[in-house]
Amino acid sequence: MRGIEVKNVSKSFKDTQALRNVSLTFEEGKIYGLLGRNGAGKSTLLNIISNRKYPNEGYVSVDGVPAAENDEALRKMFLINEMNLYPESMRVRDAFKVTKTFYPSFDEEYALKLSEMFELNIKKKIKSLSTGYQSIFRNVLALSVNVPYVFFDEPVLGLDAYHRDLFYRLLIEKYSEEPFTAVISTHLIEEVANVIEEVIIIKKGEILKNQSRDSILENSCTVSGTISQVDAYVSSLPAGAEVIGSDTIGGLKSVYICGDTGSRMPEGLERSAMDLQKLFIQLTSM
Ligand SMILES: Nc1ncnc2c1ncn2[C@@H]1O[C@H](COP(=O)(O)OP(=O)(O)OP(=O)(O)O)[C@@H](O)[C@H]1O
Repeated sequence: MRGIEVKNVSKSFKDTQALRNVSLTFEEGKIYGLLGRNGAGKSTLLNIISNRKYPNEGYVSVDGVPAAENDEALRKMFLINEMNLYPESMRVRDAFKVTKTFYPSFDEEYALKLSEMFELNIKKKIKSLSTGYQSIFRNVLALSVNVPYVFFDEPVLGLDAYHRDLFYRLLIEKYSEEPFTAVISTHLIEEVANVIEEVIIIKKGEILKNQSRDSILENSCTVSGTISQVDAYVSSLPAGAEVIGSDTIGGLKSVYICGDTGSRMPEGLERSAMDLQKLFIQLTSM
C-alpha cells in the first residue's frame, strides 16, 4: 500500500492523553491541512509519524513498511517544526550541505534560489536568525528536500504577510511541477483553505473530520432567520443533518449545519455557504 498509514495511535504524557486511538491515511500526492486548536495533538501526531516521539499504542507505516524500524521508510519523510535538529552554531549554508548528506534528493541549488527569494542570509548562524527567518529557513529546507512526504508544522509562524504569500505560492508551484504529499498544520485556516485539498480536524486528541475540503464545504451550510422560524426548521431536519452551533443576535438566529439538510428551505429563511474557518470554530468550540 502506498501512502502513510497511522493505525490506532494513542499517546499519553503523564496525566495528559495527547492522542486517542488515531487512525488516518495520508495518500500520495495530496495536500492536507491538519487543523486543531492549541493543544489538540497536532505536533504530537507529526512527531510520532516522523519517529521523533513514540506512541504508547498503535503504529505508523510508510508505503506499507513500519516506519519505526526502517531507515529507508523514515527518509521518505521530512518534518519541519520548532525542534531544531541542527547545531545552533551552524550556518545556514552548512545546514544545506548537511541536509544533502542525509537526503540525497535535497536540491541545494534550489535551496539557494529560495534563500535569495526570501532574502535569507545563508552566511548567518541558525541561532542568530529571527523567529520569522527560522521559519523561512525550515521552509526552504522542506521545499528543497524532494521526498514523497513533507510535514509542515506551523510553517508560517512569525512570517509577515508577504512571506506567507510567497511560501504558499512556492508550495503550490512545487506541487504542480511534481506532486508530493504535504501536510500543513496551522492555525491560520483562512489562508490555507485555498491551498489544501484534504482537511483533518483534530480535537482533544481525536479526529473529528477527515474529508476532502470540497465535500466538507458542500455538506455544510448556515441557515438564518427569526428565532422561531429557525427553531422550527431545525426540529424538522432529517436525521443526516447535524447542528454544530448557533449564534443569536436580537431576534435573529443563525445555525451551522453539517450533513444533508434536504432540499426544503422554508420561506423567510436564508441559506448560505459556510467557510472552513467558521466550520472549524463551530466544531472545536466546546
Ligand atoms: N513533552 C510533553 N510533556 C507533557 N505534555 C505534553 C508534551 N508534549 C505535548 N504535551 C501535551 O499534549 C497535548 C497535545 O500537545 P501538542 O503539542 O501535540 O498540541 P498542538 O495541537 O500541536 O498544539 P499547538 O497548536 O498549541 O502547538 C497538550 O495537552 C500538551 O500539553
